[in-house]
Amino acid sequence: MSDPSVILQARGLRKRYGTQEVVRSMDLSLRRGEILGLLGPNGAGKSTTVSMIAGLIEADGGDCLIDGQPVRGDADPRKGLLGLVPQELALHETLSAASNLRAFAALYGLSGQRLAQRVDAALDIAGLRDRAGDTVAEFSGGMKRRLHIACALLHDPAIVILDEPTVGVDPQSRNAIFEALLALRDAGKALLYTTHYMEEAERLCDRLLIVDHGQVVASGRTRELLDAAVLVPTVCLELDRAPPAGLAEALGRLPGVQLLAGGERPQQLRLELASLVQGLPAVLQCLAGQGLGLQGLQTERPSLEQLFLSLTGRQLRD
Ligand SMILES: Nc1ncnc2c1ncn2[C@@H]1O[C@H](COP(=O)(O)OP(=O)(O)OP(=O)(O)O)[C@@H](O)[C@H]1O
Repeated sequence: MSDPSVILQARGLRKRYGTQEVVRSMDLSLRRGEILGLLGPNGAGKSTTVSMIAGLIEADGGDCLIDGQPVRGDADPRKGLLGLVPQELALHETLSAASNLRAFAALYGLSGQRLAQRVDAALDIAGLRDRAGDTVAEFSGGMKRRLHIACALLHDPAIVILDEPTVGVDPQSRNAIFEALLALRDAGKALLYTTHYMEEAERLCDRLLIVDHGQVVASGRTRELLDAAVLVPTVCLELDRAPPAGLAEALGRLPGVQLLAGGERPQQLRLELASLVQGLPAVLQCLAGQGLGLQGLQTERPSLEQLFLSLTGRQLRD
């Protein structure tokens, strides 16, 4: 018997453009009250997958089920349970936030009191109630993104599909978006969320499908995937001057220490340390031995590349 908590299922979705198999055979199950992340690099096939699920792109194969029943075309009433937040903004710049929401609400067939209620709720979700009458052209990128997301929620969908909704968003708006999405999850909505940011996946998603080349390469509960992965800490050191010629060699001789490229300035060093506790004192001692002072030290979050390598044994891009 099918799991009644699963509201959306995709089975064997496939899509090819010319000779390129963009989505190879995608299976996923999304439950009520969870955020499922599709995490993968640019071009992995995330947008194509969610666009097929939302019915924007026709699949070459496979099917989608909502509440255990296959979705049959755009006229299927179960499609009304879906809300899609596409990557591209679709707002009328010359209209106010409220007018944009009213226009979208009318498209969803809302009218009268229900329309007014849902527009108010959407303004709250977007955190834009006090800017309801202002023209969208005056909004920051983050405010536009928040309004864009709210437009997809007007018909109060049970399933919300978000395709990289924080692209170009300032940290404050990003936090506001995260809070709003977590509140939707806690209210029992099912969210499918695509991203290429590890940090977002970690903070937001209950479960993850890690995708590359149109396929799922690892999946599981976010916490368990991260715990299972051997994620080597990276530290960025800010020296008081550019390092002398022999420093790289001296650091390279330390066990479990690897010098990485990518410091923004000559006096910055990026190092991978197999163990922070053992590696860091050895590095600091080595710097002191060369008469170098330290002006700053930061640890970097593990990257998607590291997670991918650890879980699959492969580089992100072969
Ligand atoms: N309409 C199209 N015609 C031809 N190729 C396409 C089309 N749409 C997508 N592709 C290709 O399919 C692959 C997957 O694209 P897709 O947008 O699904 O990836 P993604 O994981 O969402 O990446 P991004 O985060 O960059 O959007 C890419 O190589 C892309 O160039």
